Amino acid sequence: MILAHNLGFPRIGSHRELKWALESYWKGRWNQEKLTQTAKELRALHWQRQHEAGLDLIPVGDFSWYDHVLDMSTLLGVVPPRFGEPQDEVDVDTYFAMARGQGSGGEGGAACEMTKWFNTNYHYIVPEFQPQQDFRLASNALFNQVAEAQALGFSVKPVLLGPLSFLWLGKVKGEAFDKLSLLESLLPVYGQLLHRLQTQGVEWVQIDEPILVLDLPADWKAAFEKAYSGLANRGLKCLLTTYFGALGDNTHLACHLPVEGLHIDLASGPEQLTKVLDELPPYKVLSAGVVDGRNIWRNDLEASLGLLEPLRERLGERLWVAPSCSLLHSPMDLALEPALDEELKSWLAFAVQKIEEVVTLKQALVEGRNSVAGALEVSAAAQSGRRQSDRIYRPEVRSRMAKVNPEMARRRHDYSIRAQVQREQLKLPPYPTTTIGSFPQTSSIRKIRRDFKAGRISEQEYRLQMEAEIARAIEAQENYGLDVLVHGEAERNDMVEYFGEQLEGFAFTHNGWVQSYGSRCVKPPIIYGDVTRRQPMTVAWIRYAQSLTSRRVKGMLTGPVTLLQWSFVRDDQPYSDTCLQLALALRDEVQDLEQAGIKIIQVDEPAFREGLPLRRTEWEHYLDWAVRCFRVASTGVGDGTQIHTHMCYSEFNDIIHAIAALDADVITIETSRSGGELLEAFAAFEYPNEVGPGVYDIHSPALPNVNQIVGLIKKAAEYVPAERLWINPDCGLKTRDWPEVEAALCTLVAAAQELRTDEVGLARR
Ligand SMILES: CN1c2c(nc(N)[nH]c2=O)NC[C@@H]1CNc1ccc(C(=O)N[C@@H](CCC(=O)N[C@@H](CCC(=O)N[C@@H](CCC(=O)O)C(=O)O)C(=O)O)C(=O)O)cc1
Ligand SMILES: N[C@@H](CCS)C(=O)O
Ligand SMILES: [Zn+2]
Repeated sequence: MILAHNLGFPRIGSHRELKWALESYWKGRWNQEKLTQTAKELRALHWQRQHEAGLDLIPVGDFSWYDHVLDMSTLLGVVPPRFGEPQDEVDVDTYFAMARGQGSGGEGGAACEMTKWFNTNYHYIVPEFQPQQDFRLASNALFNQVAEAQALGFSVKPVLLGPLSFLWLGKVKGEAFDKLSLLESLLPVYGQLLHRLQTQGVEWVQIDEPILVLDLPADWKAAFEKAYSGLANRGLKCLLTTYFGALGDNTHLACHLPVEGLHIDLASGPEQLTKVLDELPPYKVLSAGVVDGRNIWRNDLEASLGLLEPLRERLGERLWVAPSCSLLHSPMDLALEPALDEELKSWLAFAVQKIEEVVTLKQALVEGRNSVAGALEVSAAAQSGRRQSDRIYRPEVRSRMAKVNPEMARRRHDYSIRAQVQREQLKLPPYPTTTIGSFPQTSSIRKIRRDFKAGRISEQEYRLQMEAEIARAIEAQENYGLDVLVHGEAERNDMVEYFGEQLEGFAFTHNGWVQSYGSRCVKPPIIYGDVTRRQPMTVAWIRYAQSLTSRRVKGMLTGPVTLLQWSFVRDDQPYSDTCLQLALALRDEVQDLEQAGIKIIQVDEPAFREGLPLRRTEWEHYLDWAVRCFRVASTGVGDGTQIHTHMCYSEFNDIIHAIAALDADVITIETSRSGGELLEAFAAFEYPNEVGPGVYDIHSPALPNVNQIVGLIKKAAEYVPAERLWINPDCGLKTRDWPEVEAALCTLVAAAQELRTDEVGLARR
């Protein structure tokens, strides 16, 4: 039978119930029982919704307290020794300690590293492997959830991260060794895991191996054959799932592994279909991921059927229909957006609607197109409505794009000349200190915003209250002794959504939450049409902040690549065109800030690395347009205006040349977790401009001390000349509270003062 199934459902809840439950538990307001009960209810609700929509197989194991890689680590007993003696079953507090650090932090319970899940804005806790890593089944969570779903009468398909992707995503700690050598001892535990699921009556298990869409070294490719031969014939069937790209040179490998089914992502890698069909053995199921799980556009059912019907002829019942990847990356339900206009809504599908699309497609395949004639008609009308809508194209934007010339992507003079002018004008001390932009987003700030949006306070009252927050941030920074101040971003709900709300061509949702990490969510805005700026977006706030102090206040913008990457982006033109439109809007903002007397402007690009294609052959094209867009946004200013950029959450070593090509005068960058590694890359490349290596990890409650910071900067000075070094935290401070911020920033300033007494420091500027 042709089946409709799903790879994973959003776990956070349509009203972020899981977020509120987790945060209540962490604050000690809820006990574990209440937390567990909420999770259980959410799971049941999500299974029920998918079942009622008509899915044949419901994913189980896609629920997680924090992220699914951390779940896998605890399931397999991969708990770093600093979290205490091994437990038979890893308890929930140890699990949270790995994610968030233990108590007051410090080396003892430092949180595990967190990083991006492939090229998404979802993060996972990095597994840490010790030299003689012991693997064992150390959690019953998955088995319990399978039993829970079965007891409710659902046909379940447990979801696991596969052994090779798990190892690939982990990091070796302590003495260096090849983590692939761990496969030998890991496989038997996967064997036990499959056995347990089989004894629970599971027929199909979904094993995610997304690394099959990456450029893999030969030994990793070879390891796939070994691993899956070792896991074959366990009395249940395995669906090997790949997503976020095409299998490319791994097609033969993936098609011939001894598993019963293969899932491919036909939204991000449609070109792979022909080759997969050629290679797929005649006994295997092909799960066609035709409904895009990463974007919010309504599926073109006609086009999908055009692709699926020939597959049905060829594969018969071996064809399954699914979203391209887990729906974790989609907002939950379009029905929760009454404020979105009907025309726009008719173009969209969130997770609940995507499930319906999958089921409709399956029904059309099984019972014929006539059985879903109504749905096909609505889908076709939406497609043509969108194509013909007069909300999409703006002639003035098009003509401006056509006029972009190379001068618009170049500063007037090289950094060496600009640096002299800036030195004379800005008169900053050696090792200038600054922060990345945001100060604590307290619950009172969020309440003020909520009151304003609900019409309970006027715009004037809102502005006054936000100005009071800005004044508080400025006063605090002066007291700490920082050199370059920020306004603190109190008025921003989010660094992307805030700009989306003010730009034409964007729409935003009220409930379109998507998990970013742990309990933290974002509401990516939707770019549906040509982007243009109505009016200045940040100038009044920054000007106000500057009016309060004689020190320099840094203007703060989110860069074009990050606005693009953290939004849902229109799919009717290349991403590079949309990015250029964003860049032009930001160029106007940068120039307006300069006009308003702001001499330092930061254009944040934390998603610059995230946008990098997963395959190396596509890097150059991406980096070309991404760098150009950043430069279009940031270079329309005089030599004396200092442009900063900021990046975090990423590995930058392999794109250092592109980072240099951005030609920002200063880059502040996350380095505190990777130590000197990144700076080595800056040194090897002879990075020409100024660098602010993040001196402490803002995600951890652990406070830095002066010696640590001084040590870090002295080490940095071995790689980057001291006269080009800045001192700053790793990232923005919005998730921290004020006492932590005060303690950390006073320490940071004390470290700068100590460094300035050094000979090297004194020789500077
Ligand atoms: C730098 N990061 C960001 C990423 N992506 C973005 N789009 N933005 C980013 O900043 N990706 C990488 C990282 C991820 N890091 C974070 C860090 C923190 C958050 C976060 O705190 N998210 C908030 C939601 C933020 C927001 O939009 N707030 C709104 C709405 C506030 C709200 O929830 N109101 C509630 C009441 C709450 C209350 O306290 O009273 C309500 O209305 O019901 C706002 O401030 O107006 C989160 O809570 O998860 C995300 C990513
Ligand atoms: N300016 C932003 C950057 C986060 S990556 C902030 O400080 O929160
Ligand atoms: Zn950051």
